[in-house]
Amino acid sequence: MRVLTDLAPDVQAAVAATRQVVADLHAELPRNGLVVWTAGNVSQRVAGTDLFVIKPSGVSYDELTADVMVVCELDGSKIEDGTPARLQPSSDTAAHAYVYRHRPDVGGVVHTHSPYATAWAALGEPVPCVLTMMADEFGGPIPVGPFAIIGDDSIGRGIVETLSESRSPAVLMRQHGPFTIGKDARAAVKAAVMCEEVARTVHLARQLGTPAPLPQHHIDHLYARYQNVYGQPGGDAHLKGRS
Ligand SMILES: O=C(CO)[C@@H](O)[C@@H](O)COP(=O)(O)O
Repeated sequence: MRVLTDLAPDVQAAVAATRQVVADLHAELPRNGLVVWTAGNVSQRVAGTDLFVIKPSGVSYDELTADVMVVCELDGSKIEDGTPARLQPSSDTAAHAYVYRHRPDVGGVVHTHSPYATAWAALGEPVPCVLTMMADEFGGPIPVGPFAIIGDDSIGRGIVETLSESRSPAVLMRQHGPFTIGKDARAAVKAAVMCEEVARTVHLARQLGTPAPLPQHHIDHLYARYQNVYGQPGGDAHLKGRS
């Protein structure tokens, strides 16, 4: 088992920074109404290493500080990271690890049980692309992945295989809930927030009638604009610290 304090100083610094990012982003899950109790998790790859950071399983969000974030190998095993040996990583660690092993472009993974997205997952129905916000963020429908039992590679495999055929950063795992990916954990949290928002709005629309899917050429145009033009240069949503 690797020992964090034996790693190079720059790696230890990268781990420390990633722990802080992951700890801070967990607060966004209850703040955005995406979880109840402890039912959700965030992870981020430690850039330039074969490690990632994820929350400890079943710990209350108000106790998720940087020093209790668990550091894992890409096989999902915990390294000697300074946390108590008995502190277990998230029960979805295997799923996050599988994504990182098979999607080198992915730097962050999020899982929630947000109510509207999970309701669509319960039905096993993709969220149709009927809104410009869906074209912007998801580039089409939000797909449904297979039902998979927690704890081994099956959820991760379902995520990777489903998203291999979609531009969406979100997948609704059948009868379980949404998983999202991103270039980093913040992008994956954003995708989780937007996934819940459009799941709710499309549900509301379907109470009023049958919304029509957007034409593909509009979806493609909207997606390209949002992904490449929208917002500030560099894509950061925060103005503080900008020159
Ligand atoms: O979906 C499940 C359990 O079914 C888990 O993702 C959820 O309870 C969160 O578990 P963790 O606290 O991350 O171990």
